[in-house]
Amino acid sequence: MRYKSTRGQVRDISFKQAVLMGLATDGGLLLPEKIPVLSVAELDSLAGLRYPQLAYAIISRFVGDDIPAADLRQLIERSYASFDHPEVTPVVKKDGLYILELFHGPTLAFKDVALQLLGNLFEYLLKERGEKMNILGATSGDTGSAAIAGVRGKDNINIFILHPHGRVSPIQALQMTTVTDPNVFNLAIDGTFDDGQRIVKEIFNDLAFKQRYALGAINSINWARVLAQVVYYFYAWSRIAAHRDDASVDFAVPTGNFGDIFAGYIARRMGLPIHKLVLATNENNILSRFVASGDYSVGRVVETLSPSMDIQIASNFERYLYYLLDEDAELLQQQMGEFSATGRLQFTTELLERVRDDFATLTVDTEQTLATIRQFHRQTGYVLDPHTAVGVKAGSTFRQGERPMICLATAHPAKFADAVIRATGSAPDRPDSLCEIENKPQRCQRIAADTTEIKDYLAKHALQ
Ligand SMILES: Cc1ncc(COP(=O)(O)O)c(C=O)c1O
Ligand SMILES: N[C@@H](CCOP(=O)(O)O)C(=O)O
Repeated sequence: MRYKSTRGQVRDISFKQAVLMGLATDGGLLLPEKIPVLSVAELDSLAGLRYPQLAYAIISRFVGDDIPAADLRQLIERSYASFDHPEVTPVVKKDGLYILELFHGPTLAFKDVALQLLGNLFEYLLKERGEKMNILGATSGDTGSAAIAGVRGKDNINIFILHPHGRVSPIQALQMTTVTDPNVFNLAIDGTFDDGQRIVKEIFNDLAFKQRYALGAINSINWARVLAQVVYYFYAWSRIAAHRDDASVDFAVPTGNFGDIFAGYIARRMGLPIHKLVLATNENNILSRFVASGDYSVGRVVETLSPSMDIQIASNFERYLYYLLDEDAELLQQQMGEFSATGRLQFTTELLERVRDDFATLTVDTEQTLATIRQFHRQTGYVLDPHTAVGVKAGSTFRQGERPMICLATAHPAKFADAVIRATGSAPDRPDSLCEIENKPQRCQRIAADTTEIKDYLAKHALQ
C-alpha cells in the first residue's frame, strides 16, 4: 500500500513514512493511493471476530508488508488490552437506537481507540530506526489526554499539547494537566482550538523546523488516526447487521474536525453497506451548513455544551473535498487557497447532490442537546454525554424503518458532568480513573496563541 498527498506533491510513500510524516510535506493530507474494497464474502467473514482480530483484518490492508504480520497483530492486541470492556467498543440498544460505546479506553473518549495504537506504533517505529520524536498536537479536549495517555513515559518521545485555555471541561483539563511525566508538556493557549490547529499546521509547514526537531502528529492529520477509527464502523456493523437480508445501516456521528465521520466515509468506500452517514454538529455548524446548502463559510467559534466540537475549520474536510473533486490535486489546491483567502467555498448543485448521497445532517443547539440527554435518561436510564446527545438527536431524526441507526457514543458522560447535571438534575457516575483527579498535582504552561512563542518553547524543551 502506497500513500499520496491531497496536494499532489508527495506520492508513492509507504505506510510507515506516512505515519511519521503526519502532515504531508506539501501542506496536504495523506491518503492511500487506492482504497481496498471488501467483497461480500470478506465482509461476512468479519462477523464473530474479536475486536483486535477485526482491527487486524482492516488495518493490515493499509499497511501491506511494511510491518511484519506478527508485529502488527501484537501492536494491535497490546493497544486494546488497555480498554475496560472485553468488546473494546461494545454496542448497546436503547430506545430503538444502537449506541456504539467508544469510551472504554484509558481517557474515556473515542480518541483512545486510535491513540493507544498510534502511541505503540510510534514507539515501534522509533525503536526500529533508533530515532527520537517530539509530538506536537492541538486539542479541543479529548485528543490531548488520549495522546498523552498513549505516549506518557515512553522512551525517545516528548509530547507537546496545545489546548484552548478555559474552553475545555474541568475534567478534560485535569486529565491532561495531572499527567506530570517528564516527557509531557501541556500548553494552555489564549485562543480557540482553531488557533491551536492553525499553529500546529504552521509549525509542521516549516519543514526545516519539523525536520530539526523530528516533529510527529497525533491529530487526525495523521492517517493512522483515521485508519484506526475506520475499524469500529466495521465492528459495529459486524455485531448488528452482518447476515441480515438487508445488511445496510446508518451511522450518526457527532462532528467537529471531520475525522470520525471521514473514517465512516472510508469504511463506506471500502464496501461497508452504510446507507447514510448522519453528520451532527452543535452550533459551530459550518459542516452542517455545507451539507444542507453548500455554504462552507467560516463563522466565529462559539462555546457550547459539547466543547470538543467547538471547531470551525475542520481539518479532514480537505480529504473529503479531494474525493469530491475526483482526486484532482491541482483543483483541490486552488480551492484550499481560495478558502484561506476568503474563508468560504461555494459548491455546485451537482457536487451537492453527491455530498447528500453520502451525508444527511442536523445542527443540534444547546436546548436540544439538554432535552435529548434528559429524555433519553428518562426513557432508558442511560446517560448520554453532550457530544453523543448531539449525534443521538440527529440519529433519531433520520432513523428510517427497520434500518439500524448506529449512534457513535464518543465520550463518557463523567467528562461533562455540568451538562449532565443541567439536563437530568444529577451527576453521572464517575469511573475509577477520575477519582481524586482534582487532588493530583498539575503541570501546565499558559502561553499566547503565537506560533513564534510556541516554536521557542518547543526548541527549549524538545528531545534532540
Ligand atoms: C467527545 C467528542 N465527540 C465528537 C468529536 C468530533 O469528532 P471529529 O473531530 O473527529 O469530528 C470530538 C472531537 O473532535 C470529541 O472529542
Ligand atoms: N475534538 C478533538 C479535536 C481534534 O481533533 P483530531 O481528531 O484532529 O485530533 C479533540 O478532542 O481534541
